[in-house]
Amino acid sequence: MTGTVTTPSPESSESPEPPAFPTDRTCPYRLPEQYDRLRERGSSLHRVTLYDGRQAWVVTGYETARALLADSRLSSDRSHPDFPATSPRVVGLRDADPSFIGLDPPEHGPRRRMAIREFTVRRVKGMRADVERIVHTFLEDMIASGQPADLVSRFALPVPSMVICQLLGVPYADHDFFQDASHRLVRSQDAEGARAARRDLEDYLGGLIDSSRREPRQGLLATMADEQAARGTVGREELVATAILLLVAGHETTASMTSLSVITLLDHPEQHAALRADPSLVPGAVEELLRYLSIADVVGSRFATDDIEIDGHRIRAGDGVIVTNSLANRDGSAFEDPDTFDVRRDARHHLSFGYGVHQCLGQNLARLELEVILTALFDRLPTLRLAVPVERLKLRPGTTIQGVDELPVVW
Ligand code: HEM
Repeated sequence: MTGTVTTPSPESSESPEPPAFPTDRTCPYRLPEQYDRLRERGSSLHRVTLYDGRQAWVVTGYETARALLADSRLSSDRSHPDFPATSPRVVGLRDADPSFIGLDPPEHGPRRRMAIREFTVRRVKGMRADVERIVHTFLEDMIASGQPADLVSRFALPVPSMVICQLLGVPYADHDFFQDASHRLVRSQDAEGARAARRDLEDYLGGLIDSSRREPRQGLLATMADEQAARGTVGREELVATAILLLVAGHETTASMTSLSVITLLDHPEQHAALRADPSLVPGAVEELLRYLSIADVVGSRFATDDIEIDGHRIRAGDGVIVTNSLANRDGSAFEDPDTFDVRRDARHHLSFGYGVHQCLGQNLARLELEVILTALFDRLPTLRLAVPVERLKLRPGTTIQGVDELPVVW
């Protein structure tokens, strides 16, 4: 050992062994303890260790998260070996034809624009009556099925499934098949399971797209297939990849938000009462629930294509960067008293739908669905409560969209 002394970088003065990331929640709405420890370190970027032993950066500061999500030196290309894998599932899907969530500009924009027209504020507003009808139908079916009922399978999952089916032109009658395949795709803990689920969805949606060329169909898939036939700009594989993204993102996320929102409101009776007393609070409460629950907290993964200097740190080309919105959404400089759930706060600037070019395409639809769902559920079932203590609920692993697979309720 020579006498040279190196000045420790902010990271090396932390723990010598970067902590594991992501980790599982033990409460549906509280962050894992390990995340709290990262927050306590006071920096906006931290080194963590992924499941495969590789290290990556995790972003905990709100402004840093926004800056990085808008930085073109970070890539979303999931097929690249530098893309940080938060689980074997991500590796399993590396060779799959990418949907536009995994493309960078300039390829990303044209593919996103193929789908965007169905998700504008105006188009989504026009869907309100349909969404209300679907919500009330499944709510009455759940009530008729008797109690206790599983809120997930009876209500939280079927509602967004049927909505996205109508929008895409996918037959809802096939819901057993595609809900199962989607579950496997987003939750598989192994690479082969994820690949098999992906193949099943490719066969199914590819078949629907091909048949829409023979027999005219309603919905976005048929429109995209027609345009593809007319202009020939997009290949069949790209169309199928887009269809998978929309179908899976369209129902898994809203279903999770529904179940976790119900748990959170029932566990905060004074907030629940405020909402019931004043329905005009519902849109704001949806934003606060999105912030507080941050269900899609590992989807903002990227890798650096160039060196980036930020907040006194150097992210080197090839480094993985995980912009986890759960931590950015609990940054006290952006949200006062961030660990308090408050339906009256203005939480609209949360990052739960991401930020930058990949900001969630379905956010207007998700907001509408959640507003209608929460209003109808608590109006129709004012005495709704969990049939088991919160601690007994089995939470999904931290590597997937946060949620529960079952939620027994009574009323
Ligand atoms: C509460 C529900 C939802 C949450 C929390 C959520 C969250 C997110 C987040 C964080 C991203 C950004 C990913 C990134 O930066 O790489 C995203 C992208 C996306 N979401 Fe959502 N989402 C929700 C509902 C939906 C719905 C209902 C759809 C409808 C199809 C949808 C479709 C998409 C698509 C297509 C993208 C990719 C956008 C792009 O790459 O340009 N999402 N979502």
